[in-house]
Amino acid sequence: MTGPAIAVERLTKRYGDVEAVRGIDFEVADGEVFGFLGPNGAGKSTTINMLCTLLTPTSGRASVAGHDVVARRDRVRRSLGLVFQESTLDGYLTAVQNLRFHADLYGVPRAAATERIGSLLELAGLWERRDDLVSTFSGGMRRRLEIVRGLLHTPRVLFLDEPTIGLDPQTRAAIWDHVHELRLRERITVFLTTHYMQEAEHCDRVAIMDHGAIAVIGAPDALKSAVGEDRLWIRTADDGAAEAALRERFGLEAARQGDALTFTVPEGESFLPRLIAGLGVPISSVQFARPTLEDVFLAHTGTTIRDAATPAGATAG
Ligand SMILES: Nc1ncnc2c1ncn2[C@@H]1O[C@H](COP(=O)(O)OP(=O)(O)OP(=O)(O)O)[C@@H](O)[C@H]1O
Repeated sequence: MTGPAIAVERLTKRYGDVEAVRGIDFEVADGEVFGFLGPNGAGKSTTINMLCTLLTPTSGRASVAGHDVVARRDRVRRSLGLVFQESTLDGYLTAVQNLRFHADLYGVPRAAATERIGSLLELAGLWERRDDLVSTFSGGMRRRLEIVRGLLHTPRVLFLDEPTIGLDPQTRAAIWDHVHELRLRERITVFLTTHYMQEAEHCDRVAIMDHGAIAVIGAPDALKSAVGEDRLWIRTADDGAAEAALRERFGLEAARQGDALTFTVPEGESFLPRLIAGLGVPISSVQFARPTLEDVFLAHTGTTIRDAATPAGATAG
């Protein structure tokens, strides 16, 4: 495919007086893993629903795999795979039966479906369990099966809505291994929403949406660097001398925090060897912290994603 996997231009959605999506623009490159983050009510679901042709935009344009989401709705639907938060697998059917049902729904020819079901089940590590009822599967197995099902009709773009919500950290890691493997094997573009910042770290780029607009978009590392410098804490044999040396030799103003000196630098990793070689005061320990995506989220939305994920009366899943 040439051109972006997803292209969005001045896309707007209004519900009566509420402008849920306010003329947003962004592109997702072919083969990219793209994360969509934002507080509750930011407009994420509305945007995704427009991209998946489940909602009609009020104005603006969007295309998926080169097809306009309004004018070429059928082409768009065939180009995308959807995995929603709520499981839509049938527990009374086996893994293969669930997949077969989906393949029929999408008109995948029988022979091709059989082959694809086999290779995808293998890829998901579920081949041995193919003839077991889905009701006997763990949460992680079900989620892997759902992702596999979303890929059966060979879509170009896979939409994952909170792909690992409610799963334990180990299972989350397994799902991510699976997504990375898929991306290599299927060369698919992945568009996902998440409330887990660790999960956003797996993305090539993330967009943070707030109040119906894209607050910021970029690679996780670039976003983190833009938010602030790396912070170091050092413990030394002589804090007074170290403070003076930091000022004179490196032009840094350090502050005392507990029994440590702390200061910030643009690139902690490359600064550290220079510091150790040039401070002239023995250093007994060093700690180092880089801004996190959590800091990025806070800087752009004024809220932490934990707060955003759990409004009053809701549970975090
Ligand atoms: N069918 C609707 N009718 C009226 N307003 C709606 C409708 N759907 C969403 N909204 C409003 O549009 C805004 C964006 O909602 P949306 O569900 O897209 O946000 P979100 O970022 O997906 O939030 P969440 O993380 O809670 O799913 C909110 O103010 C919401 O109340």
